[in-house]
Amino acid sequence: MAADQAAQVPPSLSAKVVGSFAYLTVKDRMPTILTKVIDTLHRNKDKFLEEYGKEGIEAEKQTIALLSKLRNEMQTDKPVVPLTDGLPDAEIWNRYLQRHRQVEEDQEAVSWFKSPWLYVECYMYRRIQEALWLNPPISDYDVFNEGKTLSFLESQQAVMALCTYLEEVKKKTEELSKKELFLHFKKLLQVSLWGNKCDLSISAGKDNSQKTDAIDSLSSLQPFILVDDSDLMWSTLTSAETQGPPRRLDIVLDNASFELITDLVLADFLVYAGIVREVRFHGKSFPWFVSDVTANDFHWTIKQTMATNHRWISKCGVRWQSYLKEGVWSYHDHPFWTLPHEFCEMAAAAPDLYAALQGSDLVVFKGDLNYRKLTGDRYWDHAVSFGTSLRGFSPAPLCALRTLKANIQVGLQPGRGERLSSVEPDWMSSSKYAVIQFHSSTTPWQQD
Ligand SMILES: O=P(O)(O)OC[C@H]1O[C@](O)(CO)[C@@H](O)[C@@H]1O
Ligand SMILES: [Mn+2]
Repeated sequence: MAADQAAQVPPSLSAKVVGSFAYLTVKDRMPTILTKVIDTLHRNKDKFLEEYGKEGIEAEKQTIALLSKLRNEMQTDKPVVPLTDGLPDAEIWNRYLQRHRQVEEDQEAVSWFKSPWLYVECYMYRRIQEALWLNPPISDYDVFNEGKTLSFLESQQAVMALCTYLEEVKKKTEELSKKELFLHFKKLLQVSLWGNKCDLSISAGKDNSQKTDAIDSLSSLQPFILVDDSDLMWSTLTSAETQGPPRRLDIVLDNASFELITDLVLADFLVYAGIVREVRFHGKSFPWFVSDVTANDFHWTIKQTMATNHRWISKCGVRWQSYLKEGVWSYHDHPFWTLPHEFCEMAAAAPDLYAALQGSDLVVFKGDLNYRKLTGDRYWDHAVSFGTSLRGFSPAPLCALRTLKANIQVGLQPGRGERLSSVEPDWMSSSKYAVIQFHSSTTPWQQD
């Protein structure tokens, strides 16, 4: 067995390490996000009054009270408590907490700063959902909608440039050689990769829209891609072996607004070039990590592009809508994506989802949170292979497209991580660096 296969499973990142990025997130950024949610509810008070009368005002007041209590629990490092809203997933969350309590002898350790960072950060967003759910009629209000909408509208220049590029490529797709197709694939893949910088949770809600032309900036960003397995992705998508039933690509989405557009453009290119026949998009079933895609965001974004008066954007939007109608594209939001589980637990916790992903020819995971769940958000040595860190999670060939926003990175050449730390201590959390990291347990060239 290779050395790293024998690697013990390291501990989870947590805020108990004072000064760590997890610590700064739980201490500063998460309370800031909560405060912004409370402010958003305050600012929309009149809307609630108009729409629901005094019931709406009462609901807004009660929700704010619950969120203020949540913020206080977090800031005073109280124990994590069970959910009380009786939603279908509440039982799963409470069983997860029970298991966490059993593992930790000392009940003090089941607190915000001492529990695994991945768990408490996911738990915070589920508690925001609980606060709303317990207060109809504002239960399905998306407290992050304003930020996602603004970010989309601020990125319109970049959307124009990207849709124009896509149309130009489409005009000449027929006569492009396989090599030229691969080069366009690499470009659009990197645009989708860097689109992940535009996430509102790292910026704690501050505007983080795409201001520059994404294609033009690719060459200057190239040196910051630490792992580039785009050739392995391309081989997986184009190799004769997968000539079976029509190729299916699954994209586990991350953020809405510009990042979502980059994912739709990449998917459109692959369908148009005849490389894949079906794309399944996976989003979140409720508002999550500030800017993650919900069904409402997904369909609003496509409707918005259709309605734009820019000819290439609206042409893309019309085509994307037709892909959805024809079933070439479909949107899914399994509850598992908004649970705290590491992905190595998916087969046990959500066997239906794991089985569904096994039908894919390639599953692309976008963003930092998905990477943290793929690798379990643990203190892996940087030279441990990506495959080892997946701990058996391998429903299909998969690829992570992630800009680094948390202190976890595997699959680097020995010494690379240490060298980066010596010159740039925040290289893992600045989102300046990125990876295109592939793993397949079946592909002979990719044995870990
Ligand atoms: O949208 P992304 O890329 O998943 O980023 C979300 C990440 O941002 C952070 O909030 C910043 O550390 C992480 O907690 C989280 O993993
Ligand atoms: Mn996100």
